[in-house]
Amino acid sequence: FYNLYLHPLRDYPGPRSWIAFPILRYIEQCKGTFDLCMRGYHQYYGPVVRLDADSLSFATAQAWKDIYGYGHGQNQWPKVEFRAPEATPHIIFSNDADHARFRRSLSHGFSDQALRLQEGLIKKYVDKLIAGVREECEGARNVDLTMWYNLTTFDIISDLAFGEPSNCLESKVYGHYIETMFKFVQIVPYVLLANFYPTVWAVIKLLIGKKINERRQNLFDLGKQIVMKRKNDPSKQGRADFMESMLKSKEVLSDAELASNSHILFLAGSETTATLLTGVTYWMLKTPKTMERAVREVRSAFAKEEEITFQSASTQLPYMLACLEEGLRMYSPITTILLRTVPEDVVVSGYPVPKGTQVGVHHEATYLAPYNFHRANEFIPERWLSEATTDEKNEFFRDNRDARQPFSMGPRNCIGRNLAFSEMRQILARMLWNFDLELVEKDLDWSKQKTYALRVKGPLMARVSNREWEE
Ligand code: HEM
Repeated sequence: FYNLYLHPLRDYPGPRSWIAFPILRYIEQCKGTFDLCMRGYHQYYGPVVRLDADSLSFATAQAWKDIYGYGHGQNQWPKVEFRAPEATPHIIFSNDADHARFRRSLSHGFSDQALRLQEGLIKKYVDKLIAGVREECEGARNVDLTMWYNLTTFDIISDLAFGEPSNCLESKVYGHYIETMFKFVQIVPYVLLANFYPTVWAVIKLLIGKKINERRQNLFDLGKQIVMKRKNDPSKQGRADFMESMLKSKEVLSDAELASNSHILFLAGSETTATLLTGVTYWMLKTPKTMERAVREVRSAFAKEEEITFQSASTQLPYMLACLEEGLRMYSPITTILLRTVPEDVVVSGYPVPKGTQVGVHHEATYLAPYNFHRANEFIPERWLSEATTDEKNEFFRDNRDARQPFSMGPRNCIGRNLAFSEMRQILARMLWNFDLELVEKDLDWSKQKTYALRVKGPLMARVSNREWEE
Protein backbone atom coordinates (compact mmCIF):
# COMPACT_ATOMS: atom_id res chain seq x y z
CA PHE A 1 0.00 0.00 0.00
CA TYR A 2 2.84 2.37 0.94
CA ASN A 3 4.75 1.67 -2.28
CA LEU A 4 1.71 2.33 -4.44
CA TYR A 5 -0.01 5.21 -2.69
CA LEU A 6 2.32 7.03 -0.27
CA HIS A 7 5.85 6.58 -1.67
CA PRO A 8 7.53 9.76 -3.10
CA LEU A 9 7.66 8.02 -6.53
CA ARG A 10 3.92 7.20 -6.45
CA ASP A 11 3.08 9.44 -9.45
CA TYR A 12 5.50 7.68 -11.80
CA PRO A 13 3.89 5.06 -14.06
CA GLY A 14 5.00 1.45 -13.98
CA PRO A 15 3.89 -2.16 -13.44
CA ARG A 16 1.89 -2.09 -10.21
CA SER A 17 2.74 -5.67 -9.26
CA TRP A 18 6.50 -4.94 -9.43
CA ILE A 19 6.06 -1.70 -7.48
CA ALA A 20 4.04 -3.39 -4.74
CA PHE A 21 6.20 -6.54 -4.63
CA PRO A 22 9.69 -5.69 -5.96
CA ILE A 23 10.75 -9.31 -5.63
CA LEU A 24 8.71 -10.00 -8.77
CA ARG A 25 11.15 -7.91 -10.79
CA TYR A 26 14.07 -9.98 -9.51
CA ILE A 27 12.22 -13.17 -10.33
CA GLU A 28 11.90 -11.99 -13.97
CA GLN A 29 15.64 -11.29 -13.88
CA CYS A 30 16.37 -14.81 -12.69
CA LYS A 31 14.09 -16.16 -15.44
CA GLY A 32 15.96 -14.11 -18.09
CA THR A 33 12.81 -12.20 -19.11
CA PHE A 34 13.33 -8.87 -17.31
CA ASP A 35 14.66 -6.96 -20.35
CA LEU A 36 11.84 -8.20 -22.53
CA CYS A 37 9.34 -6.95 -19.94
CA MET A 38 11.12 -3.57 -19.76
CA ARG A 39 10.84 -3.17 -23.53
CA GLY A 40 7.11 -3.68 -23.26
CA TYR A 41 6.76 -1.33 -20.27
CA HIS A 42 8.62 1.52 -21.97
CA GLN A 43 6.46 1.11 -25.07
CA TYR A 44 3.35 1.20 -22.92
CA TYR A 45 4.21 3.83 -20.28
CA GLY A 46 6.64 6.01 -22.27
CA PRO A 47 10.13 7.36 -21.55
CA VAL A 48 10.08 6.93 -17.76
CA VAL A 49 9.02 3.76 -15.96
CA ARG A 50 9.03 2.98 -12.25
CA LEU A 51 10.33 -0.57 -12.22
CA ASP A 52 10.06 -1.29 -8.50
CA ALA A 53 9.48 0.67 -5.29
CA ASP A 54 12.67 2.76 -5.47
CA SER A 55 13.92 2.61 -9.08
CA LEU A 56 13.23 4.57 -12.26
CA SER A 57 14.14 3.54 -15.77
CA PHE A 58 14.58 6.24 -18.43
CA ALA A 59 14.64 5.92 -22.21
CA THR A 60 15.86 9.34 -23.40
CA ALA A 61 19.08 10.92 -24.70
CA GLN A 62 19.03 13.52 -21.92
CA ALA A 63 18.90 10.82 -19.23
CA TRP A 64 22.22 9.39 -20.49
CA LYS A 65 23.86 12.78 -19.91
CA ASP A 66 22.16 13.42 -16.55
CA ILE A 67 22.89 10.00 -15.06
CA TYR A 68 26.20 8.84 -16.53
CA GLY A 69 27.76 12.06 -17.94
CA TYR A 70 30.55 14.29 -16.66
CA GLY A 71 28.15 16.68 -14.89
CA HIS A 72 28.85 15.30 -11.39
CA GLY A 73 32.53 16.31 -11.38
CA GLN A 74 34.83 13.82 -9.68
CA ASN A 75 32.00 12.10 -7.84
CA GLN A 76 30.02 9.59 -9.83
CA TRP A 77 26.58 8.56 -8.66
CA PRO A 78 27.35 5.19 -7.06
CA LYS A 79 26.69 2.10 -9.18
CA VAL A 80 24.25 -0.53 -8.00
CA GLU A 81 26.71 -3.40 -7.96
CA PHE A 82 26.16 -7.02 -8.77
CA ARG A 83 29.24 -8.58 -7.37
CA ALA A 84 29.81 -10.44 -4.13
CA PRO A 85 30.82 -7.97 -1.38
CA GLU A 86 33.97 -9.93 -0.51
CA ALA A 87 35.29 -9.94 -4.12
CA THR A 88 38.36 -7.80 -4.97
CA PRO A 89 37.35 -4.51 -6.66
CA HIS A 90 38.07 -4.05 -10.37
CA ILE A 91 37.58 -1.26 -12.92
CA ILE A 92 33.84 -1.91 -13.33
CA PHE A 93 32.89 -2.27 -9.68
CA SER A 94 35.07 -0.05 -7.50
CA ASN A 95 34.81 3.25 -5.63
CA ASP A 96 35.81 6.45 -7.45
CA ALA A 97 39.37 6.50 -6.07
CA ASP A 98 40.10 2.88 -7.02
CA HIS A 99 38.35 3.32 -10.34
CA ALA A 100 40.55 6.30 -11.22
CA ARG A 101 43.64 4.27 -10.25
CA PHE A 102 42.59 1.25 -12.37
CA ARG A 103 41.53 3.37 -15.33
CA ARG A 104 44.86 5.28 -15.34
CA SER A 105 46.80 2.02 -15.09
CA LEU A 106 44.97 0.65 -18.13
CA SER A 107 44.87 3.78 -20.25
CA HIS A 108 48.12 3.02 -22.08
CA GLY A 109 46.88 -0.46 -23.06
CA PHE A 110 43.89 1.16 -24.78
CA SER A 111 45.72 4.09 -26.41
CA ASP A 112 45.90 4.60 -30.18
CA GLN A 113 49.56 3.68 -30.06
CA ALA A 114 48.82 0.37 -28.30
CA LEU A 115 46.00 -0.36 -30.73
CA ARG A 116 48.40 0.02 -33.67
CA LEU A 117 50.80 -2.43 -32.02
CA GLN A 118 47.92 -4.85 -31.26
CA GLU A 119 46.83 -5.01 -34.90
CA GLY A 120 49.31 -7.78 -35.83
CA LEU A 121 48.24 -9.92 -32.89
CA ILE A 122 44.56 -9.51 -33.74
CA LYS A 123 45.16 -10.23 -37.44
CA LYS A 124 46.79 -13.54 -36.53
CA TYR A 125 43.53 -14.69 -34.92
CA VAL A 126 41.34 -13.36 -37.73
CA ASP A 127 43.51 -15.40 -40.15
CA LYS A 128 42.79 -18.46 -38.02
CA LEU A 129 39.06 -17.69 -38.00
CA ILE A 130 38.97 -17.47 -41.80
CA ALA A 131 41.01 -20.68 -42.19
CA GLY A 132 38.79 -22.49 -39.67
CA VAL A 133 35.51 -21.41 -41.29
CA ARG A 134 36.91 -22.29 -44.74
CA GLU A 135 37.89 -25.77 -43.61
CA GLU A 136 34.46 -26.34 -42.08
CA CYS A 137 32.48 -25.06 -45.05
CA GLU A 138 34.58 -27.05 -47.52
CA GLY A 139 33.45 -30.11 -45.59
CA ALA A 140 29.97 -29.01 -46.78
CA ARG A 141 28.76 -28.62 -43.22
CA ASN A 142 26.59 -25.82 -41.91
CA VAL A 143 28.65 -23.44 -39.83
CA ASP A 144 27.76 -22.12 -36.37
CA LEU A 145 28.82 -18.48 -36.60
CA THR A 146 28.04 -17.81 -32.92
CA MET A 147 30.71 -20.31 -31.99
CA TRP A 148 33.32 -19.04 -34.46
CA TYR A 149 32.93 -15.41 -33.42
CA ASN A 150 33.16 -16.39 -29.76
CA LEU A 151 36.25 -18.54 -30.29
CA THR A 152 37.95 -15.63 -32.08
CA THR A 153 37.18 -12.88 -29.57
CA PHE A 154 38.08 -15.19 -26.66
CA ASP A 155 41.50 -15.89 -28.16
CA ILE A 156 42.13 -12.21 -28.91
CA ILE A 157 41.14 -10.94 -25.47
CA SER A 158 42.83 -13.79 -23.67
CA ASP A 159 46.09 -12.87 -25.41
CA LEU A 160 45.65 -9.19 -24.53
CA ALA A 161 44.47 -9.71 -20.94
CA PHE A 162 46.41 -12.82 -19.87
CA GLY A 163 49.33 -12.82 -22.29
CA GLU A 164 48.34 -16.11 -23.88
CA PRO A 165 45.57 -17.31 -26.19
CA SER A 166 42.91 -19.56 -24.79
CA ASN A 167 43.57 -21.87 -27.79
CA CYS A 168 39.91 -21.76 -28.66
CA LEU A 169 40.41 -21.46 -32.43
CA GLU A 170 42.94 -24.31 -32.42
CA SER A 171 40.80 -26.70 -30.40
CA LYS A 172 37.37 -25.41 -31.54
CA VAL A 173 36.15 -25.62 -27.93
CA TYR A 174 35.78 -22.93 -25.29
CA GLY A 175 37.97 -24.52 -22.61
CA HIS A 176 37.62 -24.76 -18.87
CA TYR A 177 38.03 -21.07 -17.97
CA ILE A 178 35.40 -19.91 -20.45
CA GLU A 179 32.96 -22.70 -19.62
CA THR A 180 33.26 -21.71 -15.95
CA MET A 181 32.74 -18.07 -16.84
CA PHE A 182 29.53 -18.84 -18.80
CA LYS A 183 28.15 -20.78 -15.85
CA PHE A 184 29.10 -17.95 -13.51
CA VAL A 185 27.37 -15.28 -15.61
CA GLN A 186 24.08 -17.13 -15.27
CA ILE A 187 24.13 -16.62 -11.52
CA VAL A 188 24.46 -12.81 -11.77
CA PRO A 189 20.68 -12.29 -11.28
CA TYR A 190 20.87 -14.34 -8.08
CA VAL A 191 23.66 -12.07 -6.84
CA LEU A 192 21.39 -9.08 -7.57
CA LEU A 193 18.61 -10.75 -5.64
CA ALA A 194 21.03 -11.45 -2.81
CA ASN A 195 22.04 -7.81 -2.53
CA PHE A 196 18.42 -6.68 -2.20
CA TYR A 197 16.93 -9.53 -0.18
CA PRO A 198 19.45 -10.81 2.32
CA THR A 199 16.83 -13.08 3.91
CA VAL A 200 15.73 -14.67 0.63
CA TRP A 201 19.39 -15.00 -0.18
CA ALA A 202 20.03 -16.83 3.09
CA VAL A 203 17.57 -19.52 1.98
CA ILE A 204 18.99 -19.73 -1.55
CA LYS A 205 22.48 -19.88 -0.10
CA LEU A 206 21.52 -22.87 1.99
CA LEU A 207 20.37 -24.64 -1.16
CA ILE A 208 22.91 -23.60 -3.78
CA GLY A 209 25.31 -21.17 -2.08
CA LYS A 210 28.18 -23.63 -1.81
CA LYS A 211 28.03 -24.39 -5.51
CA ILE A 212 27.96 -20.69 -6.44
CA ASN A 213 30.88 -19.83 -4.19
CA GLU A 214 32.87 -22.75 -5.55
CA ARG A 215 32.25 -21.59 -9.13
CA ARG A 216 33.26 -18.04 -8.32
CA GLN A 217 36.37 -19.07 -6.44
CA ASN A 218 37.27 -21.58 -9.13
CA LEU A 219 37.07 -18.93 -11.82
CA PHE A 220 39.09 -16.44 -9.82
CA ASP A 221 41.80 -18.97 -8.89
CA LEU A 222 42.13 -20.03 -12.51
CA GLY A 223 42.45 -16.41 -13.67
CA LYS A 224 44.96 -15.61 -10.94
CA GLN A 225 47.20 -18.52 -11.91
CA ILE A 226 47.30 -17.38 -15.54
CA VAL A 227 47.92 -13.74 -14.54
CA MET A 228 50.79 -14.64 -12.23
CA LYS A 229 52.37 -16.76 -14.97
CA ARG A 230 52.20 -13.81 -17.38
CA LYS A 231 53.50 -11.35 -14.77
CA ASN A 232 56.54 -13.45 -13.96
CA ASP A 233 57.44 -14.45 -17.52
CA PRO A 234 60.36 -12.24 -18.70
CA SER A 235 59.83 -13.29 -22.34
CA LYS A 236 56.44 -11.52 -22.31
CA GLN A 237 57.79 -8.13 -21.23
CA GLY A 238 57.34 -5.31 -23.73
CA ARG A 239 54.16 -6.71 -25.33
CA ALA A 240 51.48 -4.09 -26.03
CA ASP A 241 48.92 -5.88 -23.87
CA PHE A 242 46.79 -4.88 -20.90
CA MET A 243 49.07 -6.55 -18.35
CA GLU A 244 52.07 -4.57 -19.58
CA SER A 245 49.99 -1.41 -19.22
CA MET A 246 49.09 -2.25 -15.61
CA LEU A 247 52.62 -3.35 -14.68
CA LYS A 248 54.38 -0.36 -16.23
CA SER A 249 51.93 2.19 -14.87
CA LYS A 250 52.82 4.56 -12.00
CA GLU A 251 49.78 3.18 -10.18
CA VAL A 252 50.61 0.19 -8.01
CA LEU A 253 48.13 -2.70 -8.25
CA SER A 254 48.25 -5.67 -5.89
CA ASP A 255 48.36 -9.18 -7.39
CA ALA A 256 44.71 -9.67 -6.46
CA GLU A 257 43.81 -6.42 -8.28
CA LEU A 258 45.86 -7.44 -11.34
CA ALA A 259 43.93 -10.70 -11.41
CA SER A 260 40.48 -9.18 -10.84
CA ASN A 261 41.05 -6.53 -13.53
CA SER A 262 42.39 -9.07 -16.05
CA HIS A 263 39.42 -11.26 -15.35
CA ILE A 264 36.90 -8.45 -15.90
CA LEU A 265 38.70 -7.30 -19.05
CA PHE A 266 38.39 -10.80 -20.40
CA LEU A 267 34.68 -10.91 -19.67
CA ALA A 268 33.94 -7.33 -20.81
CA GLY A 269 36.00 -7.59 -23.98
CA SER A 270 35.16 -11.01 -25.37
CA GLU A 271 31.48 -11.82 -25.05
CA THR A 272 30.37 -8.25 -25.91
CA THR A 273 32.24 -8.10 -29.22
CA ALA A 274 31.25 -11.64 -30.17
CA THR A 275 27.61 -10.86 -29.39
CA LEU A 276 27.59 -7.81 -31.61
CA LEU A 277 29.24 -9.68 -34.49
CA THR A 278 26.75 -12.51 -34.17
CA GLY A 279 23.82 -10.11 -33.90
CA VAL A 280 24.82 -7.97 -36.86
CA THR A 281 25.39 -11.07 -39.01
CA TYR A 282 21.99 -12.40 -37.94
CA TRP A 283 20.26 -9.13 -38.89
CA MET A 284 22.10 -8.84 -42.21
CA LEU A 285 21.11 -12.41 -43.07
CA LYS A 286 17.51 -11.67 -42.11
CA THR A 287 17.57 -8.52 -44.27
CA PRO A 288 19.33 -9.79 -47.43
CA LYS A 289 19.46 -6.44 -49.21
CA THR A 290 21.69 -5.08 -46.43
CA MET A 291 23.97 -8.11 -46.72
CA GLU A 292 24.20 -7.73 -50.51
CA ARG A 293 25.08 -4.06 -50.27
CA ALA A 294 27.74 -4.59 -47.60
CA VAL A 295 29.29 -7.51 -49.50
CA ARG A 296 29.40 -5.46 -52.70
CA GLU A 297 31.04 -2.59 -50.85
CA VAL A 298 33.75 -4.74 -49.22
CA ARG A 299 34.58 -6.61 -52.43
CA SER A 300 34.82 -3.48 -54.53
CA ALA A 301 36.78 -1.38 -52.00
CA PHE A 302 39.84 -3.64 -52.02
CA ALA A 303 41.86 -5.44 -54.69
CA LYS A 304 43.18 -8.06 -52.29
CA GLU A 305 42.42 -9.25 -48.77
CA GLU A 306 45.72 -7.95 -47.31
CA GLU A 307 44.46 -4.42 -47.97
CA ILE A 308 41.84 -4.82 -45.22
CA THR A 309 43.52 -3.19 -42.23
CA PHE A 310 42.27 -1.37 -39.12
CA GLN A 311 42.78 1.92 -40.96
CA SER A 312 41.29 1.00 -44.36
CA ALA A 313 38.30 -0.80 -42.83
CA SER A 314 37.47 2.32 -40.84
CA THR A 315 37.60 4.71 -43.81
CA GLN A 316 36.53 2.77 -46.90
CA LEU A 317 33.44 0.87 -45.77
CA PRO A 318 30.74 3.38 -44.76
CA TYR A 319 27.86 0.99 -45.38
CA MET A 320 29.38 -1.91 -43.45
CA LEU A 321 30.08 0.50 -40.59
CA ALA A 322 26.45 1.62 -40.70
CA CYS A 323 25.49 -2.07 -40.37
CA LEU A 324 27.63 -2.30 -37.22
CA GLU A 325 26.02 0.89 -35.84
CA GLU A 326 22.56 -0.50 -36.53
CA GLY A 327 23.62 -3.81 -34.96
CA LEU A 328 24.54 -1.89 -31.82
CA ARG A 329 20.99 -0.54 -31.77
CA MET A 330 19.04 -3.69 -32.64
CA TYR A 331 21.27 -6.16 -30.81
CA SER A 332 23.17 -4.22 -28.18
CA PRO A 333 25.44 -6.62 -26.26
CA ILE A 334 24.45 -4.85 -23.04
CA THR A 335 20.69 -5.19 -23.00
CA THR A 336 19.80 -4.11 -19.54
CA ILE A 337 19.73 -1.16 -17.13
CA LEU A 338 22.90 -0.26 -15.21
CA LEU A 339 21.51 1.51 -12.17
CA ARG A 340 23.07 4.36 -10.20
CA THR A 341 21.88 5.69 -6.82
CA VAL A 342 20.97 9.38 -6.65
CA PRO A 343 22.88 11.01 -3.71
CA GLU A 344 20.52 14.04 -3.36
CA ASP A 345 17.30 15.38 -4.86
CA VAL A 346 17.99 15.88 -8.59
CA VAL A 347 16.30 16.31 -11.97
CA VAL A 348 16.78 13.58 -14.59
CA SER A 349 15.59 14.21 -18.11
CA GLY A 350 13.26 16.91 -16.76
CA TYR A 351 11.74 14.69 -14.05
CA PRO A 352 12.26 15.39 -10.31
CA VAL A 353 13.95 12.45 -8.59
CA PRO A 354 14.27 12.20 -4.78
CA LYS A 355 17.48 11.29 -2.98
CA GLY A 356 18.14 7.56 -2.68
CA THR A 357 16.29 6.60 -5.88
CA GLN A 358 18.02 4.20 -8.24
CA VAL A 359 18.05 5.47 -11.81
CA GLY A 360 19.35 4.26 -15.15
CA VAL A 361 18.76 4.12 -18.88
CA HIS A 362 17.50 0.77 -20.12
CA HIS A 363 19.60 0.03 -23.23
CA GLU A 364 17.29 -2.17 -25.25
CA ALA A 365 14.05 -0.41 -24.34
CA THR A 366 15.56 2.95 -25.37
CA TYR A 367 16.94 1.68 -28.66
CA LEU A 368 13.72 0.00 -29.72
CA ALA A 369 11.36 2.79 -28.65
CA PRO A 370 9.37 4.26 -31.56
CA TYR A 371 9.66 7.73 -29.99
CA ASN A 372 13.46 7.54 -30.44
CA PHE A 373 13.79 5.75 -33.79
CA HIS A 374 11.58 5.72 -36.86
CA ARG A 375 10.65 2.13 -37.83
CA ALA A 376 12.40 1.12 -34.62
CA ASN A 377 11.94 -2.64 -34.97
CA GLU A 378 13.49 -2.82 -38.44
CA PHE A 379 17.18 -3.29 -39.23
CA ILE A 380 17.92 -0.26 -41.40
CA PRO A 381 21.64 0.66 -41.55
CA GLU A 382 20.77 3.62 -43.82
CA ARG A 383 19.71 5.60 -40.73
CA TRP A 384 23.43 5.89 -39.77
CA LEU A 385 24.67 7.10 -43.18
CA SER A 386 25.68 10.76 -43.39
CA GLU A 387 22.77 11.69 -45.70
CA ALA A 388 20.26 10.63 -43.02
CA THR A 389 21.80 13.10 -40.59
CA THR A 390 22.08 16.05 -43.01
CA ASP A 391 19.07 15.82 -45.35
CA GLU A 392 15.88 17.04 -43.65
CA LYS A 393 13.76 15.11 -46.13
CA ASN A 394 15.39 11.81 -45.22
CA GLU A 395 12.89 9.66 -43.32
CA PHE A 396 15.47 9.00 -40.55
CA PHE A 397 16.56 12.61 -40.13
CA ARG A 398 14.62 12.94 -36.88
CA ASP A 399 15.98 9.73 -35.32
CA ASN A 400 17.22 10.47 -31.85
CA ARG A 401 20.71 9.04 -32.36
CA ASP A 402 22.04 10.30 -29.02
CA ALA A 403 19.53 8.04 -27.29
CA ARG A 404 21.71 5.09 -28.34
CA GLN A 405 24.82 4.81 -26.14
CA PRO A 406 25.85 1.15 -26.29
CA PHE A 407 29.24 1.98 -24.72
CA SER A 408 27.62 4.20 -22.05
CA MET A 409 28.85 7.75 -21.32
CA GLY A 410 31.06 9.77 -19.00
CA PRO A 411 33.99 8.77 -16.81
CA ARG A 412 32.87 5.14 -16.57
CA ASN A 413 32.16 4.61 -20.25
CA CYS A 414 33.66 1.69 -22.15
CA ILE A 415 37.45 1.92 -22.25
CA GLY A 416 37.51 -0.77 -24.97
CA ARG A 417 35.30 1.04 -27.50
CA ASN A 418 38.04 1.68 -30.09
CA LEU A 419 39.46 -1.80 -29.71
CA ALA A 420 35.98 -3.29 -30.12
CA PHE A 421 35.31 -1.29 -33.28
CA SER A 422 38.70 -2.16 -34.79
CA GLU A 423 38.16 -5.84 -34.09
CA MET A 424 34.56 -5.92 -35.33
CA ARG A 425 35.31 -4.03 -38.56
CA GLN A 426 38.26 -6.27 -39.32
CA ILE A 427 36.42 -9.53 -38.61
CA LEU A 428 33.20 -8.61 -40.43
CA ALA A 429 35.00 -7.19 -43.49
CA ARG A 430 37.12 -10.28 -43.87
CA MET A 431 34.18 -12.64 -43.42
CA LEU A 432 32.27 -10.77 -46.14
CA TRP A 433 35.33 -10.65 -48.37
CA ASN A 434 35.86 -14.41 -48.18
CA PHE A 435 32.45 -16.01 -47.86
CA ASP A 436 28.89 -16.02 -49.15
CA LEU A 437 26.54 -16.55 -46.23
CA GLU A 438 22.97 -17.76 -46.06
CA LEU A 439 20.75 -18.45 -43.07
CA VAL A 440 19.94 -22.16 -42.62
CA GLU A 441 16.73 -21.63 -40.68
CA LYS A 442 14.99 -18.84 -42.58
CA ASP A 443 12.39 -18.09 -39.90
CA LEU A 444 14.87 -17.98 -37.01
CA ASP A 445 13.64 -15.27 -34.63
CA TRP A 446 16.01 -13.67 -32.14
CA SER A 447 13.80 -10.76 -31.18
CA LYS A 448 12.65 -12.36 -27.92
CA GLN A 449 15.76 -14.04 -26.60
CA LYS A 450 16.43 -14.47 -22.89
CA THR A 451 18.98 -12.21 -21.29
CA TYR A 452 20.86 -12.47 -18.02
CA ALA A 453 23.77 -10.07 -17.67
CA LEU A 454 24.42 -11.06 -21.31
CA ARG A 455 22.32 -12.38 -24.15
CA VAL A 456 21.61 -16.08 -24.46
CA LYS A 457 22.34 -16.23 -28.17
CA GLY A 458 22.14 -19.86 -29.20
CA PRO A 459 23.78 -21.08 -32.43
CA LEU A 460 23.60 -19.01 -35.62
CA MET A 461 23.70 -21.71 -38.27
CA ALA A 462 24.68 -20.50 -41.73
CA ARG A 463 25.28 -22.11 -45.07
CA VAL A 464 28.74 -20.78 -45.86
CA SER A 465 30.49 -21.07 -49.21
CA ASN A 466 33.73 -19.69 -50.58
CA ARG A 467 32.96 -16.54 -52.50
CA GLU A 468 32.54 -16.83 -56.27
CA TRP A 469 35.35 -14.85 -57.91
CA GLU A 470 34.24 -12.71 -60.86
CA GLU A 471 36.52 -12.75 -63.89
C1 HEM B 1 30.62 -4.16 -28.69
C2 HEM B 1 31.45 -4.26 -27.69
C3 HEM B 1 31.30 -3.59 -26.35
C4 HEM B 1 30.22 -2.99 -25.76
C5 HEM B 1 28.82 -2.81 -26.32
C6 HEM B 1 30.64 -2.53 -24.46
C7 HEM B 1 29.82 -1.85 -23.57
C8 HEM B 1 30.24 -1.33 -22.35
C9 HEM B 1 29.40 -0.58 -21.43
C10 HEM B 1 27.93 -0.26 -21.64
C11 HEM B 1 30.16 -0.24 -20.37
C12 HEM B 1 29.72 0.54 -19.12
C13 HEM B 1 29.44 -0.44 -18.01
C14 HEM B 1 28.94 0.19 -16.74
O1 HEM B 1 28.50 1.34 -16.73
O2 HEM B 1 28.97 -0.50 -15.71
C15 HEM B 1 31.47 -0.79 -20.60
C16 HEM B 1 32.52 -0.65 -19.74
C17 HEM B 1 33.74 -1.27 -19.93
N1 HEM B 1 34.14 -2.00 -21.04
FE1 HEM B 1 33.09 -2.33 -22.70
N2 HEM B 1 31.95 -2.86 -24.28
C18 HEM B 1 32.40 -3.50 -25.41
C19 HEM B 1 33.66 -3.97 -25.67
C20 HEM B 1 34.71 -3.91 -24.79
C21 HEM B 1 36.05 -4.37 -25.05
C22 HEM B 1 36.55 -4.99 -26.36
C23 HEM B 1 36.76 -4.17 -23.92
C24 HEM B 1 38.22 -4.51 -23.73
C25 HEM B 1 38.72 -5.36 -23.03
C26 HEM B 1 35.87 -3.56 -22.93
C27 HEM B 1 36.21 -3.21 -21.64
C28 HEM B 1 35.42 -2.45 -20.80
C29 HEM B 1 35.85 -1.99 -19.48
C30 HEM B 1 37.20 -2.27 -18.83
C31 HEM B 1 34.81 -1.23 -18.95
C32 HEM B 1 34.79 -0.49 -17.61
C33 HEM B 1 35.25 0.93 -17.85
C34 HEM B 1 35.23 1.80 -16.61
O3 HEM B 1 34.42 1.58 -15.71
O4 HEM B 1 36.06 2.72 -16.54
N3 HEM B 1 34.64 -3.41 -23.51
N4 HEM B 1 31.50 -1.44 -21.82
